[in-house]
Amino acid sequence: MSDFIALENVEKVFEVRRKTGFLKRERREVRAVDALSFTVARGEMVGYIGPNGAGKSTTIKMLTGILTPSGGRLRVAGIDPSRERMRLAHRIGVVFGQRTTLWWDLPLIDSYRLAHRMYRIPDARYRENLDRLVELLDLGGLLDVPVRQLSLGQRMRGDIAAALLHDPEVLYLDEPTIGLDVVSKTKVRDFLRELNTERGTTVLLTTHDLQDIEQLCSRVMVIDHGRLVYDGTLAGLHEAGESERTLVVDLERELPPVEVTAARVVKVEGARQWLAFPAGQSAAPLVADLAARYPLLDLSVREPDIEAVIARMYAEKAVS
Ligand SMILES: Nc1ncnc2c1ncn2[C@@H]1O[C@H](COP(=O)(O)OP(=O)(O)OP(=O)(O)O)[C@@H](O)[C@H]1O
Repeated sequence: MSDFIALENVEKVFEVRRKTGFLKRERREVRAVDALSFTVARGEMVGYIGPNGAGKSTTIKMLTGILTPSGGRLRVAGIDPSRERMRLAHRIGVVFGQRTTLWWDLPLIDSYRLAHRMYRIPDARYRENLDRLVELLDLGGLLDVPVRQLSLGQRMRGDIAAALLHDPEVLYLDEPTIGLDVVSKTKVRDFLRELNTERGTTVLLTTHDLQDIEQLCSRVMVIDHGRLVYDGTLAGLHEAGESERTLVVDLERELPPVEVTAARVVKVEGARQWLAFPAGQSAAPLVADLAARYPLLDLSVREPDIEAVIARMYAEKAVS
């Protein structure tokens, strides 16, 4: 079966009651997911992005069986998640960046021992998986440390290991690099890449960090107002949104806006200038041009954020 995850016209409607007066309440429907259809093949690594409130978490919750769809058809590994949640749990792993599934006051290893029993992982396989994950995620010195004493990056690596001890075929990751420093982000990304290529684990990744997607996913799906608005490559998304990167330039002294062909100055503050250029274009020729003609002290490149890319995508649609 090539479609490992399959959604067909999936909907999720929440009914919310709002107090509108002393005794009056108003009922309102929130369509969190609306006629959503997509498939993910076994072994794919897909970015699932969208602005706040777009319906990403609701989708993930339906894929794990925590929420039941209001309509449509949804299958993961041939299983209807909300009907057979426990059977599915043995085949999926979930990591929420903002929450931990680890036992806060206990040493890290105790959460793993619990997973060992909960998922009834055969002893030999548990040992083998634990050794491999401890090595790859650099958890060696941390197993006896209570979770509450771990740094955010260490805790995240601990959470990822916990989600993988039972060898799930698919891993859902919700903001796995949120709040992490550059070194920790790199560790997590390197590990996920290896997991996907070496073990063929299917990965669905929700993130606000475009670099997560850039470095890990060949395919990206964008959801907005519960609907799929884009499904394709990241380069295609940049094109659709005509997104721009920003080169921040520190000059030796205050100067009028610099004049270069490959970019336009969008802001000047003292000796610092901000230059926007197309995201699909290399910064190298631009930097060379600037360095040849202006007294530079420092440079840095800022990536567009997901919200900006999506906003521009809509602006394009509105004028076309
Ligand atoms: N249990 C609930 N009851 C009522 N409304 C809900 C519930 N859960 C989510 N919603 C609403 O459904 C919509 C989609 O929410 P969801 O959490 O799926 O978005 P998201 O894309 O994950 O956003 P974020 O990036 O902020 O986490 C929002 O309007 C949200 O307020």
